[in-house]
This record gives sequence, C-alpha cells and structure tokens, in this order.
Amino acid sequence: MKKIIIPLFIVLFAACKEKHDKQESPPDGFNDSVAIKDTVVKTEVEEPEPELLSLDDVADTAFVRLRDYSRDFVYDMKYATEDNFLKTKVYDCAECYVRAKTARALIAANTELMVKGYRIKFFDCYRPHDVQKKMWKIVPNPQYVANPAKGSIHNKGGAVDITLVDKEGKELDMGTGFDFFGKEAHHDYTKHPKKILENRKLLKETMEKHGFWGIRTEWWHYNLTSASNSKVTNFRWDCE
Ligand SMILES: C[C@@H](N)C(=O)N[C@H](C)C(=O)O
Ligand SMILES: [Zn+2]
Repeated sequence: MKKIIIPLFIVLFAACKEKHDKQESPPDGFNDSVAIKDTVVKTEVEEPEPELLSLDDVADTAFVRLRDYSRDFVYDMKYATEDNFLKTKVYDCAECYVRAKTARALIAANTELMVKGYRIKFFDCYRPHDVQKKMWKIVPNPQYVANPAKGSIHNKGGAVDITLVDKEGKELDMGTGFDFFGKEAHHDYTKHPKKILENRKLLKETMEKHGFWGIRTEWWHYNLTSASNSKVTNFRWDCE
C-alpha cells in the first residue's frame, strides 16, 4: 500500500505546483498591476422595489400617489411632456395623484380588467387648477375642457384620462388619440369599426361598474361620481 501512496502524492504535489506557478507568473509583457486595474468588476445592484402602501386607513379625501399603492397600472402622463394639445410641458414630473377614494375605485376596476388580460394606462390624473386655466385659454370649449371658473373634476382629484393596454402593453384601438377634440372621439359616434366600439364599451362598462361616469365627448375621460363635491385644489406634487 505504501508503495502506491507515495508516488501518487508526488504526482499530485507536482500538478498543484504547476497550476500555482501558472497563476503566479504573468505571461511576458503582461503587467500584473495593469491586469488588476483593468479587472474592475462592475456589479449592478438593482434597487429593491419599495414596499407598497395600504389604502386601508387612508381617509377617502386624502391625496395619494397611485404608484405607492399598486404596481399594476401603466403611465404615459402626457402633460409632463410636450406631446399634448398645449404643446408645452405643464408638469415638472410625471406622477399620478388622486384622492384615496378614486385610487380605491381605480384599483378595483384594474383588478377586474387584468382578469381579462388588460390594464389601465393613464394620460392624466389630478390636475392643478392653474393648469386648468392654461388649458381653458387654449380651448375655451366646455365640451373638451372644463371651465376653470367652476373647476374640473381633475382639479378635485376625482377624474382620470385613461385608455386600455393589452398584456404586451399595446394600447387598444379607441378610434382617435387622446385629446382628439372632434366628433370621432364622442361616445355617441358609432361609425367606427366594431372592434373599436367594443374596446370603448369594455372601458366604459368597467369604469361605470366601479363608480365612474364618462362624458359624452371624450372616450378617455372618467369622473368618480362621489368626487363631484370635493374641493378644487391647486397643489403641485413633489418631484424626486
Ligand atoms: C383636457 C381633457 N383631457 C379633459 O380632461 N377634459 C375635461 C372636460 C376636463 O377638463 O375636465
Ligand atoms: Zn379628463
């Protein structure tokens, strides 16, 4: 037995030494310190998603940032860009604030839509009263922009401008773009192809089921019925 173990030990030792030598001595013309400097390993650490908050103990009238309560919505806040009918960016950053009661109703509607493979995508949510005044200066037509003298339900945290997206995030065809101020955007314009009318119907019926009502002239606009008497507000949200 002794006779076998000793040569085996010698072979193993030699193999280890060879490996060690290879690691220790860099090839000719290869500088060790450069190798160390060049081998900076960049590890991208993904920030953990902040925990969602609960709406359980939040007063109905409190303003909340929707993304703190659900990760299931899609956002394309048009007035935080220049791609809107004002042709100017009127929000410092893209956030969706609404009253807590509006948030609860939106989450319920979205939960129902997700079972069918769709989600709500936002174009606008709470809108400061000053922005309503700017809009009215450009389009002083109550069919398309609420008169700031009275205030819009957006100014009360109870209205949203929305569409639906499918599982791939693609918008359903609603016949016109957002803020298309013409008869083709009206709910009672029935000359659109069947699929478009069905898409609008799905959005309208779901929103109505959860306490919202639509206005005749804009397929994207929904008011929460119980927000009609909330106060017109002009606060601006914080941007990080
Ligand atoms: C401007 C448009 N997106 C809109 O929300 N219109 C309604 C009527 C409003 O201003 O309340
Ligand atoms: Zn609206």
